[in-house]
Amino acid sequence: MTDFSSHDHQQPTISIRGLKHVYGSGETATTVLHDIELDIFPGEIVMLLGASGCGKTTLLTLVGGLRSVQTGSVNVLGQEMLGLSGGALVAARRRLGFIFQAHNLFESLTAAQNVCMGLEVHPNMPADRYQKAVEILTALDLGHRVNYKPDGLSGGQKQRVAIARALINKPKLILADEPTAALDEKSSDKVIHMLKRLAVEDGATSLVVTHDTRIRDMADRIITMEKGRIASNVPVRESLKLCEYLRECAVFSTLTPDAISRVAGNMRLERYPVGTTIFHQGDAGDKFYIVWSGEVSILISQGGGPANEVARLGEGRYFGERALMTGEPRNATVRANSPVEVYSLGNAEFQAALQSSTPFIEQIRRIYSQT
Ligand SMILES: Nc1ncnc2c1ncn2[C@@H]1O[C@H](COP(=O)(O)OP(=O)(O)OP(=O)(O)O)[C@@H](O)[C@H]1O
Repeated sequence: MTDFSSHDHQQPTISIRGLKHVYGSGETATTVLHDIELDIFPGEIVMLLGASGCGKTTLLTLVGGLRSVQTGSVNVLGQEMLGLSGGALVAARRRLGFIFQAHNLFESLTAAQNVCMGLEVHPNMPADRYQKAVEILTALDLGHRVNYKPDGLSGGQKQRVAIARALINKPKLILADEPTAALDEKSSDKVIHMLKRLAVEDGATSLVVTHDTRIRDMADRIITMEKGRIASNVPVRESLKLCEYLRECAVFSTLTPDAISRVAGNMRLERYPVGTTIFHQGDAGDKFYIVWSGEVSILISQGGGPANEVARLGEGRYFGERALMTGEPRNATVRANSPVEVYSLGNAEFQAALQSSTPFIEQIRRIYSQT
């Protein structure tokens, strides 16, 4: 799994080890989360992606104490969630801000009173809490609706009231499930801006399930889940650099920016100590690689003779595509010339990425087959 962030000295906001979750029992038991390992740090805005049913909501609800942890450790803001139940789970939840799609607003209360409910749970309730509620509602363009009850509000307005309620306490951890789905562009921007401000000013962490590309643009990290597992976990800055490298690869040069970023999301970081072999000449091709740091040597042996170094590849250079393009065995050995970090892409994902630029790829495939 990819994670080489610079937070080594920090206590994570969320730290998950060996998390597994099963729905049902006996013959109907289905494991929906497998061996999740994850650290998320203060001030990070993390985007959680994945196909429907891959386990995103289950993960979010376990972190949020909305369901009990069965196996593994889930530490949230220093509190172990495994073994908590009843009142202890409720207390753990109170420290968090939830933005889920079912708004759960109180129908008999006004927008401002609903937002105040977010503050009510705190012992040191500020005397000016109503004023605070009005302020945050105004910041979300609902200043003219503070005295409306939910049935007088549109879906997007209710969503913003729920967001105001979740954020008014300035929680250190915000869990959000498609927070901008019901919102127009302007409201979405305000919500995104609010999450960013909480991150920068208060070190608040946001874990957000969303497909909104505007959230992606300001996320610090993108985690992709697949069938109950974390398939990739890429810091965005690294992801952008990886996209730049990918664009430089002939085989990917005609992909759209979206397709390139999907490829980047499917790549995994691998580390090799100096002197280790990444693959041998004659091996079947299973992965494509980009050098992230360090340097590799390309060695070719002619007719079973000693291997000669034919090239050295440093940061941003790629290798391993030929065997995937032609289906032939590796035509060279690749060895780490220094401690090396490479990003690798599995053959299935490599072939899937090529599908989107077929005519050009056929041309390249022919060239590779002829050389
Ligand atoms: N309460 C439940 N009982 C049994 N199975 C459940 C329950 N909740 C979810 N599941 C199943 O667990 C799997 C993961 O569901 P989950 O809601 O976590 O996925 P998701 O990635 O959030 O999906 P979506 O994007 O559609 O919301 C799915 O196969 C789902 O059908």
